[in-house]
Amino acid sequence: MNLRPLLRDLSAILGPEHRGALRAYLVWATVFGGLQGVAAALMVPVLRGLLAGEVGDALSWLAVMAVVVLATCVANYVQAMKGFAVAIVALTTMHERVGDHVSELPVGWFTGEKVGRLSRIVTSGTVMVGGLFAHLLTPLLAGAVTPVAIAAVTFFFDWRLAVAMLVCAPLLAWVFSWCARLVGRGDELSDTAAVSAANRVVEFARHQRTLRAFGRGSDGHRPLEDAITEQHRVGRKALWMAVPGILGGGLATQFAFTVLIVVGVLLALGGSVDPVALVAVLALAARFTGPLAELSELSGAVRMAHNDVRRITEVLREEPLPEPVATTIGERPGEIEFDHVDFGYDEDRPVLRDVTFTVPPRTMTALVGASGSGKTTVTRLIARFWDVDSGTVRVGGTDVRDQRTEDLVGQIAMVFQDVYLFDDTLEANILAGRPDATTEEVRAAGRLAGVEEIVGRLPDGWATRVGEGGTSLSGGERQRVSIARAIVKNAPVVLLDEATAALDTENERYVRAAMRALTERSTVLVIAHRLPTVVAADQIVVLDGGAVAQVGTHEELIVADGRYAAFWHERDRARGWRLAAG
Ligand SMILES: Nc1ncnc2c1ncn2[C@@H]1O[C@H](COP(=O)(O)OP(=O)(O)OP(=O)(O)O)[C@@H](O)[C@H]1O
Repeated sequence: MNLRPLLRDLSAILGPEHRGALRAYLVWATVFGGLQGVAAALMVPVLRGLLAGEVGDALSWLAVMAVVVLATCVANYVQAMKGFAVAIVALTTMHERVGDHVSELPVGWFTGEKVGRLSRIVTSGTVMVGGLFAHLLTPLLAGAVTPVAIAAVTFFFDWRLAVAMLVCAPLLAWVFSWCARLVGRGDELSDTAAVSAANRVVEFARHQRTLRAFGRGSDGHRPLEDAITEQHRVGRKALWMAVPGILGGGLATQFAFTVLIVVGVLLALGGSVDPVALVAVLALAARFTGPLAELSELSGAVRMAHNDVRRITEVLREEPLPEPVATTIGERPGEIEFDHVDFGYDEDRPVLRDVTFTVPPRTMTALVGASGSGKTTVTRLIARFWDVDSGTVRVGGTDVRDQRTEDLVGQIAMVFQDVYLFDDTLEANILAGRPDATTEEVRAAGRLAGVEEIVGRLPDGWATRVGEGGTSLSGGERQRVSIARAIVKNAPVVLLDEATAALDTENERYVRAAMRALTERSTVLVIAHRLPTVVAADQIVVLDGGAVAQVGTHEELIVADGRYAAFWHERDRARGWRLAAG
């Protein structure tokens, strides 16, 4: 079994600073395996001396054996301690390394499948890496090195037996590797099914409200049932694949043992080994195949562990968005500029085509267009959730790719439609916009966005917890908190996805006032769904099929008899456009 890929992956997980410790552990585990083999092989002269009645000779060999056994114990202790230390390092640094790495990956990486896998590797994967050092690697190395050492020492006592041992080795290696491959393939299959089932469980739990609204809360959720059935099917298949793997290793070891005994007996019958030595040889054959039997049992488990390790390193090898060493400071704070931007989430499906427009500082631009025309995508490119395929997106006069992530997001406040609030107090949720804001600033933002009015109604006031995702607030109230968060951030650029759902008059009033306040000090790009917002905008950008169809003010666009005017005149009958009057 080739251990090199596993060791390479483990080394990647530990990082360059701990590679020396891994190497030291491996050296000591190998030394331990070698000494164990030498100690076992020394049994031959000891037994031969004893059985032949040459006590003095036997005692001398016994003394040598005692020294080697002592050295074996020391090596075992050192390798165990080094393995333990490396396991601790792996456990403590792995979460950090994976966490730091994924935080630099493009947002597009976080698909449902990847998130499910990520959660699996940081839970069961971490435990497995710890266990790998504790229970698998040492017996595996010893299982491989000990028989080799036994064979090497046997050369000094009987070269024919040593040759028989060495002939068995490649056969055993091939069988073990075949068995491990079978077990590993089964494990890969069941892992994919397990990730899919775990994703469906999360979906089932998360979207209970929607499912119940359609009467599917208690009588099951078809995709979940299918995923669980598939997981059971694949689990059974993996088990059947593992059976020949497990049996094959054991059989091969027994075969090697039989070969050694037959060779020993033939040598004794031929008179080249005396019957006394034969007893020692048989004992050695048992010692030779013992570690191999263990190796065969472990090879499948190691392959499964390697699958887990590989999944972790695959995440660590994902390319992060390239970051500049330092941010180039732009000369036009607050300005947003799209310069001939082409972009698609998938290579073969363009979403934005040659998009060019500028949002001057401290003005409000309304982005309008049919569903799927690319409005949300425009805002995602400004925050550099993805990189453009060609062209340039500039914020503050500088290409977003020439700005460090923290500098770029520091300039931008985002208000999404599906507002997510943390399971914390109202005050803490607003403070999340700028953790060093003062209480007065939080309260002032809350007043402007209408959060103060919510606070007045709640028994615990500002200290009221909002529940996971903000579920104890209404949709309109959540949006008010999220706007307050953006106000307190005081960012030069605000990206706002206006609510499509009708807000009650009170929510509407607060949202409008807050938007006015935001426009006074920031550049606001709003995905507009409401006519008052569009009419009040300094500029309207009309997107059509991913391209800019028109740019202008409401009056200009009404006069220019184009896409916007057509919508305006036919808005009651328009289907794709989501502008709602009032
Ligand atoms: N993460 C994604 N991966 C692949 N394709 C996507 C992704 N997000 C959006 N798209 C596709 O990109 C196109 C533009 O989507 P976008 O969300 O930008 O449109 P939109 O104008 O904001 O639509 P809506 O008003 O319905 O929100 C759509 O065809 C959509 O299916």
